[in-house]
Amino acid sequence: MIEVNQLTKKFGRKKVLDGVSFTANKGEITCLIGINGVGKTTTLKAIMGLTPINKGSILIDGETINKNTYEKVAFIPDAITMLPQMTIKQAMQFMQDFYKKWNQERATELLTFFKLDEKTRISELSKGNTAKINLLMGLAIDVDYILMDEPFSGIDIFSREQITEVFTSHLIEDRGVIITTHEINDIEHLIDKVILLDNGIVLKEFNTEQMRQEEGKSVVDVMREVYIG
Ligand SMILES: Nc1ncnc2c1ncn2[C@@H]1O[C@H](COP(=O)(O)OP(=O)(O)OP(=O)(O)O)[C@@H](O)[C@H]1O
Repeated sequence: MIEVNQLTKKFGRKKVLDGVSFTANKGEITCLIGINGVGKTTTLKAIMGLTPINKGSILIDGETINKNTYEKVAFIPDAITMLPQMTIKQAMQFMQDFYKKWNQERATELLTFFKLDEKTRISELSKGNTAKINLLMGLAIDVDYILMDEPFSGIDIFSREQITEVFTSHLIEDRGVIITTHEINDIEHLIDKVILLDNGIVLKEFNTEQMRQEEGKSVVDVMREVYIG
């Protein structure tokens, strides 16, 4: 389980996160929802230890983040980090050299699933295909937790459908996934848990199935209630 406790983060004088707490379980997809600039990316970066925090704690399977816990988590940013002149094959080779837990079999499976050619250069990829390669780079690392920043942002419906399919496949298996988004519609049915963020705090945390069964509300219903009132 990933536990975020009372996370506070300031950039200069600006407090972006003001005591954010939530948990994300293995085997579940947890979605951090909030409008642009609410602090979703900052929260993921804090979990990865990529940005220092001012207060609070982050535990991964009960352990404060350290060298060992980094081996358990992969971060898929919203933009590709591979060099544009690299081919997909070279990018995969780079990942293999860099990560002990790189799983080439899984990478090849994803490449076939997405119908992409390993000879293509990163610079030649469309926005949708860039998102798919980004996803591949993260999912092909054998880790227990995957953090994805806006995996569906700005891509066409068919690419979205393919990515959605990956979410429900054995490629995710029993891993714990945290995704951020500000547009929920297409992925609502995939999500187990929702964290609604605003003004640096968690407005509401709920289990989607429980909410549907007990209160008959969809994620969008709850968002409307919480954000609009
Ligand atoms: N390195 C930084 N220095 C200064 N301010 C920053 C830095 N990174 C983020 N911020 C500010 O912190 C706030 C939260 O940013 P963050 O990227 O976490 O938001 P977000 O919810 O992920 O937004 P988006 O949906 O646009 O990606 C924003 O106001 C942003 O301008």
